[in-house]
Amino acid sequence: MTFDRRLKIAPSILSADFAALGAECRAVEEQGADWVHVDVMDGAFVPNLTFGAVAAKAMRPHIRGVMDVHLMVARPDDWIADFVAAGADFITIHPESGPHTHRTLQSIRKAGVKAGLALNPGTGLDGLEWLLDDIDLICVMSVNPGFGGQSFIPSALPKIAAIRNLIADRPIHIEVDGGVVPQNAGAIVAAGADVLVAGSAVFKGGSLAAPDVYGRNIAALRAGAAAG
Ligand SMILES: O=C(CO)[C@H](O)[C@H](O)COP(=O)(O)O
Ligand SMILES: [Fe+2]
Repeated sequence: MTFDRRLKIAPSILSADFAALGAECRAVEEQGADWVHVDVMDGAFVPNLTFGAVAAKAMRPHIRGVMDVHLMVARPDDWIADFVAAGADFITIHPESGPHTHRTLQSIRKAGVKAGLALNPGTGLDGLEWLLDDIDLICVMSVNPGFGGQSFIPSALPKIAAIRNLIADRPIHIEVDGGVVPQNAGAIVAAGADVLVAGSAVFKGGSLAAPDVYGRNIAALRAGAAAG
């Protein structure tokens, strides 16, 4: 498969109606989402709890395209097999969450799934060059992980640019996660990102009864990205 460098909008299911996750996945895809971003929080690595692989597996048949799993859990090695079996296309881990980042990334890829590395706002790029052959995606966290609806941390912008410079034309996605809104989408894409995760900015004002609002919100993010 050729590497897709075009802009992708990935709604974060964290801001969806948790009583209707399958329908919410279908709704955002029908309204123009490229990927669906699935935030897994364990109440230990981050101070919030969402769901595990059982719920992700239940969502899978409702996602036609890419299921992008963001693992905010302690000891991700314990859970990778379950999320592979759940049908994840990408599994992204945090380097602080386990002792052997390189091995964990390799085990994701060995299972036939694309491997991502998420960098918290306070995490630098030290050692990243030694992982480039083993990753398909770098997720620049532009909020501290754990909650939706937080404000974008501006230091993410020079970090995205530094990562873009480091990876050059390697087939690695740069995803940005947290506080993405139409007003900052242009600067984020100009800095070098190609995947915009957005929870509040996509689900705001909409519902399963009014899914066209999701479509308008996604279109506003694309327009903001193009204007940058
Ligand atoms: O990983 C996350 C938080 O840890 C979410 O993906 C992120 O916060 C998206 O939500 P919002 O767009 O509302 O900031
Ligand atoms: Fe996320």
